[in-house]
Amino acid sequence: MTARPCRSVLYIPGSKERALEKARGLATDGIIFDLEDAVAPEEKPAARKLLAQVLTDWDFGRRMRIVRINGFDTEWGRADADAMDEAIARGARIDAILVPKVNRAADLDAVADAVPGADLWAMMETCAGMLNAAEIAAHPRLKGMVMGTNDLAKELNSRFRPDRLPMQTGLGLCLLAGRAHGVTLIDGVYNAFKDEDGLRFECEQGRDMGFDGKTLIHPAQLDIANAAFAPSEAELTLARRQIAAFDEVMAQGGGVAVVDGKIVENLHIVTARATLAKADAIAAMAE
Ligand SMILES: CC(C)(COP(=O)(O)OP(=O)(O)OC[C@H]1O[C@@H](n2cnc3c(N)ncnc32)[C@H](O)[C@@H]1OP(=O)(O)O)[C@@H](O)C(=O)NCCC(=O)NCCSC(=O)C[C@H](O)C(=O)O
Ligand SMILES: [Mg+2]
Repeated sequence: MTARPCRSVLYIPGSKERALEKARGLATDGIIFDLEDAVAPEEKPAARKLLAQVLTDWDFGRRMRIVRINGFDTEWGRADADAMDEAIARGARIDAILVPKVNRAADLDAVADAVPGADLWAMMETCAGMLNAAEIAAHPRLKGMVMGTNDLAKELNSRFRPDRLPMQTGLGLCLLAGRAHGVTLIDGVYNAFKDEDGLRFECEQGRDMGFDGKTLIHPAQLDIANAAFAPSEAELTLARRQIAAFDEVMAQGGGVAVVDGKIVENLHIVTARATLAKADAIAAMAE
C-alpha cells in the first residue's frame, strides 16, 4: 500500500489542450499525459511539443504527473523520451515516464538511460509482460505498474466479462510481483465511461484484489474511483479501535487483542496504521 494517494489516475490525450487545462481543476490523484494510443500518428509531434510546454509552465498542484511515451520500437518513442528529458532539464516536474507494452525488464533500460530524472512506470498489458512481472517489478528504476486490460484482452483473445475472470491470472501475477518489490499498482480502465454501476463494481473488485487505484478515461469516473479506493469511515473506525485495543493488551504484557470477535495481532496493526496514513494523505490532497 502506498502512502501517496493514487486512487484515480486519469488519462488525458496529450493532443487535447482543452482537456489538459480542465485537469488542473479535477479531483484526480494522478494524470497520465498520453502520447501513445490516445493520440493519432499525425498529431504525435505536436502533442509531444504541447506536453513539454504544459509540464514546464502549468501548475498541476499535488497531482502525480506521469507521461506515457510511445514504445522505443516505434518511430516516436525516442523523440518522446528526449523531449521529456529536455523538459525536466528546463524545470518541468515529471514524476514518472510510463513505458507501454513492457515485455521484459530489459525493455526499460533504454528509457531509464534516456530520462534519468524521472521514475519509470510500466504498462503491464502483454502476455509476455505478465509472465515476466517479477523481473520487471525488480527493475531498480521501476516505481509503478499500470494494467493495460484492453491490450491484454486483445492478446488473450478473451471476452470482456464483469468478473474479469480471463484477466485474473495476469492481474494476480502483477499484484504479487509489485507488492514483493514495493511498486505502486494501478488497475486498468473501464471503457464504458457512462456506466456508473459497472465502473463501481470494477473499482470495488480492483480494491478487493489489492490495487492502489484505477486508471480512468473520463472526468465523470473520478468520484466513483476516489470513493472506492479510499478507506471508508467504517474501516477508519475499526483501525482506530484495533490500535487502541492492541495498545491496551500490549500494556498488560499480551500480544493478541480481540475486536468484534476477531483476533488482532501486530500484523493487523501495521495494516491499521497504513489505513490511517492513507486517509491523512488523501486529506492532504484536498488542502
Ligand atoms: C472518451 C472521450 C473521447 C470522450 O470525450 P468527449 O466526448 O469530449 O467527452 P465529454 O464531451 O463528455 O467531455 C466533457 C468534458 O470533459 C473533458 N474531458 C473529457 N475527457 C477528458 C479527460 N480524459 N481528461 C480531462 N478532461 C476530459 C472534455 O474536454 C469536456 O470539457 P469541457 O469542454 O470543459 O466541457 C474522452 O474522454 C477521451 O479522449 N478520454 C481519454 C481516452 C484515452 O486517453 N485513451 C487512452 C487511454 S486508455 C488505454 O490506452 C488503456 C491501456 O493502454 C489498455 O491497453 O487498456
Ligand atoms: Mg494499451
